[in-house]
Amino acid sequence: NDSHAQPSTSKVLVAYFSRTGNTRVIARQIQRARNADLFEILPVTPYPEDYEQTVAQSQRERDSNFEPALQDRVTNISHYDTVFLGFPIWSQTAPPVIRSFLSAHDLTGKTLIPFITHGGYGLGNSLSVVARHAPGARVADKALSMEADQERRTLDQVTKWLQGK
Ligand SMILES: Cc1cc2nc3c(=O)[nH]c(=O)nc-3n(C[C@H](O)[C@H](O)[C@H](O)COP(=O)(O)O)c2cc1C
Repeated sequence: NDSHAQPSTSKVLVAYFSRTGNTRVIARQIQRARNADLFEILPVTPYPEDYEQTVAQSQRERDSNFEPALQDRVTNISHYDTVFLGFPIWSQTAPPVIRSFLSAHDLTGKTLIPFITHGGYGLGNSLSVVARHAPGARVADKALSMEADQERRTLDQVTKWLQGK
């Protein structure tokens, strides 16, 4: 179960949020390469199954600065010196749960290394949102930024195929 970092001697934590798995693949690769602990960031209330509803909700929550409640927190956050933080770009910024995660954990003195996937439109203001919500952390200047599959494009292609086009 990814949602609990198991007690271990690793000083490196990989915390991530992922809806369709693109960011999860990267999280697991970092975990293996750094022998790190893995923590999946999950909201108490899951986002809708429907893509368009999720987009609309993410925009509302961005505009109102809403921080959704988290299912779990990292219990021993003080133990880690380095936190890799992974997320997809949602509505040109970091998903609302990423702000919740940063607000819920004191990362003072830690190195914070973002890894971010997007559907082709880049990082938006996500890095400044991360920096603002982790005031005591040293945010690494070289975040990983990767273009990855977009759910919308996949859905559109499948719909066209089903319609025989
Ligand atoms: C609600 C929502 C909003 C999105 N907004 C953007 C966006 O503003 N810009 C962008 O490039 N991609 C956007 N995407 C695409 C994702 O960032 C991209 O597919 C990402 O790799 C998904 O990662 P995941 O599989 O870890 O969830 C959005 C996806 C979702 C579900």
